[in-house]
Amino acid sequence: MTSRAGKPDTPADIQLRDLLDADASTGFVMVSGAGSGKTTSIIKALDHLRKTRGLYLRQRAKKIACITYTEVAVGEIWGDVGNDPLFHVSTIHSFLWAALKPFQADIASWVDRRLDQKIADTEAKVAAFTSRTHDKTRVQAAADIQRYREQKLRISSVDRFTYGVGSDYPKGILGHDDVIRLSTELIRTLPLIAKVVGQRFPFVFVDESQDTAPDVVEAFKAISEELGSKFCLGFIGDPMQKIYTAGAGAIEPLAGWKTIEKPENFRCPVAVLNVINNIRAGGDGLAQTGGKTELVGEERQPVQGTAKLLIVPKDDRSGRLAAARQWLADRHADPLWLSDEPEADVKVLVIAHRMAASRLGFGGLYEAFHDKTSDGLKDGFDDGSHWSIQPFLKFLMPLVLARGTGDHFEAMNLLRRFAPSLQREHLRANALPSILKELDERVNALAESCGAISTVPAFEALRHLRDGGMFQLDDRLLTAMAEYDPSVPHTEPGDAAALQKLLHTPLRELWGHRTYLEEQSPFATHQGVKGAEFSRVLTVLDDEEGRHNQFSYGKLFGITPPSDNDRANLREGNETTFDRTRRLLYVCCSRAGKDLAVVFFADDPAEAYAAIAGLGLFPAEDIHNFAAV
Ligand SMILES: Nc1ncnc2c1ncn2[C@@H]1O[C@H](COP(=O)(O)OP(=O)(O)OP(=O)(O)O)[C@@H](O)[C@H]1O
Repeated sequence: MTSRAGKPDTPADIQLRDLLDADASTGFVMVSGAGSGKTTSIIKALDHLRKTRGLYLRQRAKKIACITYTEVAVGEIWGDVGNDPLFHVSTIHSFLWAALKPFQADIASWVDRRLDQKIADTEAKVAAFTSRTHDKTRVQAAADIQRYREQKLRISSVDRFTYGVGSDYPKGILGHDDVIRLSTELIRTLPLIAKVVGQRFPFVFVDESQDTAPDVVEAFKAISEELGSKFCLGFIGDPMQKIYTAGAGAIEPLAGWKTIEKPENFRCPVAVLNVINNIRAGGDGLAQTGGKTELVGEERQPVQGTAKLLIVPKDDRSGRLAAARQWLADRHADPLWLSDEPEADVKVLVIAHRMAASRLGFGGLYEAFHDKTSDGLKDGFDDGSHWSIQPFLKFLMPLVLARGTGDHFEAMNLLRRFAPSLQREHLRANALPSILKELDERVNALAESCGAISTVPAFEALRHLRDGGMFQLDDRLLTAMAEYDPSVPHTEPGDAAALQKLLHTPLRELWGHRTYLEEQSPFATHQGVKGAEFSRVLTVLDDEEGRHNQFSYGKLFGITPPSDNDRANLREGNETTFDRTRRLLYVCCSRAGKDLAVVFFADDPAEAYAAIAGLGLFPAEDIHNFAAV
């Protein structure tokens, strides 16, 4: 175990250890704010269990599961626990698949039911067609039903289902969404499965629990209810940092569970801690204590830091942003505010990717995915997880890069991992050398035509992947490709149009998007910085840029009046725009380990200044109206 396990104990760590030592414990919910060291607490708990129960669990081939949100976090925790196989550290998808994959017969019958459901859903859609329904839509629906029926016949010959990027039932591949859907359903409806999973993983910790899907939370609770004190389940999270609409938020403890509070903040200096406590005061009111300290001589002293709120007019956004950075550099005598180099540790947090998108050359693609599309599509695009862009991000671009640098090993790895033509079932019937030769030619063609400045439409690249058996495309993408017509530009809004627009998009835009996602620019989005920490944080608040009616800083600051919908939500106790915006602001501001600047783009800076100053979020002397400077 690394130094994290050796960090000083907080009262929460001691409480958690006592709970883990008590054989009658069934579960806990740990609620703790930003920078409170949640990961440290988890590592300490894992370390404790290894010492107290490691031998017992190992002898019985049982594991302690630690589930977290991103692959990066998984890697960090793995490093901290020294890759000890006593632990199963993974994202939720990988965990659920690892737990469920032994139940192949149940999975096969779930897939069969799922296809029945798809047929029924499409038939219901057909029944609702009117005389205005396009012929193309009718033909597509009929083809879908036919395809599902054929798939139903073919799945009986699947030997084994596996977990892949996009579902392809006849080939036995289940995608992310299906893995979650099937595992939560099977755990909840089949007590035997719940029992076996819980017996194999008698301790399960779920980090970032606020963004875990409610179905997943319910599935884990079902295991807890089935096994009682033979299973210990812990949710560790912060409801104030819930970012995804589909997240569970605060987790309701089951009877007998303990709630553990962790009020310290180790990350933020005094000035920033005051601001985030003020923001949170309007939410659940949790106030954090402590703050970042540093050794001065022999003594640990609080770090003061800075927190500024700059109100700027909405005219020239890029120019204003540059001016704000210049002002901060001068004001704090800190030229690093102007640097885009990673070492400067400056992060510019933009509400939506729009500003970054136009700067990095993927404005068109960004618009396509944000033009009256569903939250799932927007969020999936914004964090790169959407099935429609995964073939590029996970496969095509890494492959082109690997070929470009002559890294044959990596190129082969990618092909082995993703190319259906190299999968075992396919190989039996075909000669490997000829497949490899064809793949090699196809990779060369990709490398030549699909590089970072390529104007080739995404459709052509996908067709190349599909026809060459290089990557298993999601069914929904294949359907969209069947409808693609290069001579018909799409301007209408919505999800279906977004897919068509994607197919028309030149690859260079997808490369721009990748630069952004890979954090190769100083920009990041508010949503994308969960869990991260930077010395200098510049948070841009721009309602217009966001165009996301889920968030409104104008409303949060009392400048824009609430809509009828907001009022209704408030009355009915539903989640409101205010709640969501407050949480986002909290997440962003709490990333700062040294200096924080919030830049608010205002229609009327004087009016905004008066409204914001009255809220008391920032000390009056730290609020600056740039229009008046
Ligand atoms: N017990 C501790 N004593 C001293 N420092 C600590 C302790 N626990 C964590 N820290 C430090 O506090 C900082 C924040 O920790 P960490 O990122 O784990 O917090 P977190 O709760 O996951 O934050 P967030 O919810 O904001 O993502 C890190 O720099 C970490 O090294």
